Amino acid sequence: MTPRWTTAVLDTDLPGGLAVARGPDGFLLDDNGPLFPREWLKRQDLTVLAEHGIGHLDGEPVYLLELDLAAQVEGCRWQGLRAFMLEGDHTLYKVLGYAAQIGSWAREHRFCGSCGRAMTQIHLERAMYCAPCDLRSYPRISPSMIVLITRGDEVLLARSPRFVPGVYSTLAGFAEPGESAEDCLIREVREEVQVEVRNIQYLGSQCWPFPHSMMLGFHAEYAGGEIVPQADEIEDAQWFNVHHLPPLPASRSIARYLIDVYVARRLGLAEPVLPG
Ligand SMILES: NC(=O)C1=CN([C@@H]2O[C@H](COP(=O)(O)OP(=O)(O)OC[C@H]3O[C@@H](n4cnc5c(N)ncnc54)[C@H](O)[C@@H]3O)[C@@H](O)[C@H]2O)C=CC1
Ligand SMILES: [Mg+2]
Ligand SMILES: [Zn+2]
Repeated sequence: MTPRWTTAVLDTDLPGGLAVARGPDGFLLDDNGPLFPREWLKRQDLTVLAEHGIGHLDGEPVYLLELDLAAQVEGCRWQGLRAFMLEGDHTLYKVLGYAAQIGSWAREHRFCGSCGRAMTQIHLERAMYCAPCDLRSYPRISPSMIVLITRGDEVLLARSPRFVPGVYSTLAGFAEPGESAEDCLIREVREEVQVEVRNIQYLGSQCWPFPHSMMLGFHAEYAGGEIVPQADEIEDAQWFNVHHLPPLPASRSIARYLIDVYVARRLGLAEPVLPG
């Protein structure tokens, strides 16, 4: 089956296609959603920082207008990416997640990080270029490990002070230079709860465009230690029985998938599918 959405670097000099507009408050939206005829969108009073051709949705070329300010457009409102993740068409969320990552990269790479001069878009390549430095800057992706630690019928879940009240999730953290995925996982678990793990198993990955994480999801068995939550980062961490779980993360997140897989295996239920 051909996928509905494929990314591509499209020529912004060509006319036509659809476009999304992204500003400080998220994406512009009307009753038909966040995709507008591109020529119409470009006639609105918007301050465009950068324009990028980002791919094809159902065969139609899609462009991104990255804006400096959230303008008022009649009949339209602004909506953050998280709201698109939580509900609505998953393919549309994938388009917007990609657009958000390209948008923040375009915004943050207008100037060369080495010499400070203005950079230019390379034709038909997703890179910004500084000729004097011969430096290319590509979109930033941050590898992050996420792990469900289990002990028989119990799973270790924690909450960050940033979470919705009551919600507990799996442990996660960004890879540092010099680490393997496993090194990072073991370090993050030690830092966040002072627990040791063994039998680390990779389950799958997911793009998490908040703002540019690539989540690598694992299962690990508890190997020792008492839970000591990391000050400031972890508000609370506990062992929960699979029959008595607290409120869990959004169903489209890999955190939720890792929990659902383990619960399904433990209870002999059908395994869930990881949303891409
Ligand atoms: N999709 C999912 O189900 C979930 C995704 N996540 C994501 O995983 C990522 C990591 O989780 P956290 O516990 O927040 O990370 P963490 O445990 O490494 O702590 C966050 C801290 O890391 C530092 N940091 C921020 N960006 C960084 C980067 N690019 N590289 C290295 N260090 C950085 C900052 O000091 C920040 O306060 C986040 O993007 C988070 O949104 C977390 C839980 C569930
Ligand atoms: Mg963390
Ligand atoms: Zn330069």
